[in-house]
Amino acid sequence: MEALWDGILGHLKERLTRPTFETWIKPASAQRFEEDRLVIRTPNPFARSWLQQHYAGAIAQAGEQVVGRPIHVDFVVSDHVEETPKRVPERESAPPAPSNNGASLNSKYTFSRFVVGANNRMAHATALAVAEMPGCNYNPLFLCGGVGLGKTHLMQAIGHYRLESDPKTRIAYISTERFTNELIEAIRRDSMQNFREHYRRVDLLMIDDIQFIEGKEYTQEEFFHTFNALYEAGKQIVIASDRPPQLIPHLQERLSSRFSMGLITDIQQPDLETRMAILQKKAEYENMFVPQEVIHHIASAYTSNIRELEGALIRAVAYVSISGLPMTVETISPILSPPRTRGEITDEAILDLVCNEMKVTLEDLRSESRRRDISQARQMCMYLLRKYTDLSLPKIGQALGGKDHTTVLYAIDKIDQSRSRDPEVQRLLNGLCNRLEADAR
Ligand SMILES: Nc1ncnc2c1ncn2[C@@H]1O[C@H](COP(=O)(O)OP(=O)(O)OP(=O)(O)O)[C@@H](O)[C@H]1O
Repeated sequence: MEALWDGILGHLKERLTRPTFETWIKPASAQRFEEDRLVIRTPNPFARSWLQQHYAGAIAQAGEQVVGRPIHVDFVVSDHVEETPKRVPERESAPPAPSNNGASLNSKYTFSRFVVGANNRMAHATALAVAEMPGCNYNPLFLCGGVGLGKTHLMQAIGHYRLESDPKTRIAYISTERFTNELIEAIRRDSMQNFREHYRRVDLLMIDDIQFIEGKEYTQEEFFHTFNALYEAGKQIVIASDRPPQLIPHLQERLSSRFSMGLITDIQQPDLETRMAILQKKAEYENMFVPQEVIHHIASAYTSNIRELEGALIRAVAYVSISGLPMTVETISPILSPPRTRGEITDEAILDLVCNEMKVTLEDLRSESRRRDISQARQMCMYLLRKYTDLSLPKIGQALGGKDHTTVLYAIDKIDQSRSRDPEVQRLLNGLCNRLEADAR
């Protein structure tokens, strides 16, 4: 193992700058190497988080060059008992490192580490209900929400809960991309039977990022049969997506309707209080001391993606630990990257999206037609134009075929009211907003 570590150091020395090497890599050491998994000892929780976030890939690559096959790396803090990621029984041969690859659950993604706020209360409650009574009320459970808002965390929390209640539970957690790749591999190796048995034998199937199934006809076909087999056997299915089923383009109707059969619940952007609570919890778990005003400062700067929010905290802690400066708002401000400037969401983008998703044409929108689907799409456009552009009410009216500004006001009000009454409208609206924001990134 020493030779392996020396080899890795040699490679890293060449690839990294000297300060990086001296600050982060040199104080670390190899603890053990088993089954292609290298456990690296780090001097403190900051160093562990930093290495994990920034250099795990480089270390794994260097390791691969030394041993000649892929390796996985994990980090532990010197005096701490190693956190062993739980393996999902189905996939013993897969890599054990926490990852979204279908192999194992990230040991941090538990209910106890999930902060409940107004943005995710419903999603949390239904996930918990599913974890307590799988296959009963909400099947499938379809979690949707924007990037980095906790879908994977919540989904995996269900898996942990089930494994704790019954360690024999057979669980598959897999990304859609991985499902597709395994399917292709099974076809190539003529082992479709194994592939099917593998997924149709589980008690709990959790599939992440289902939006990537868009347009993949064969994956959709296969997933349809897997879904049916599990559903009919009363097994629980949990699906995560960045948008609701009806907004996934080129999704077969029969899949879309199955995804909507149970419960669709969404996670929205967290408010300031929730963001602060998330940072607080993270700091506690990682044994970091962070003053309240710093927590407030970071939570105010990162509003839309919890992954970025957590990244900022880790960076701040790492920065003060290297520089020896005190942890204050002034010290850390320069190292917080300015929140990414959004690409503009244009009026054309809004009209295009609404036309595509709500199956109407631009002429329909600009017409005087009062057909229900057309007038709902038109109202939705008015609402989104108001939300995302600087257009005045009369200008919005003009963009939609010369409507009066009072019509625009009425439309905005109408959507506001129906979104609070009708979950379908709320979901449609969230899906459209997520899509616009994702495209503008
Ligand atoms: N409510 C929460 N409490 C604590 N941590 C959270 C919460 N929501 C999200 N996180 C953390 O934010 C990070 C991103 O969450 P996660 O990966 O689950 O997002 P996602 O919605 O699946 O993102 P993507 O769309 O990129 O797949 C994770 O580290 C997760 O633990």
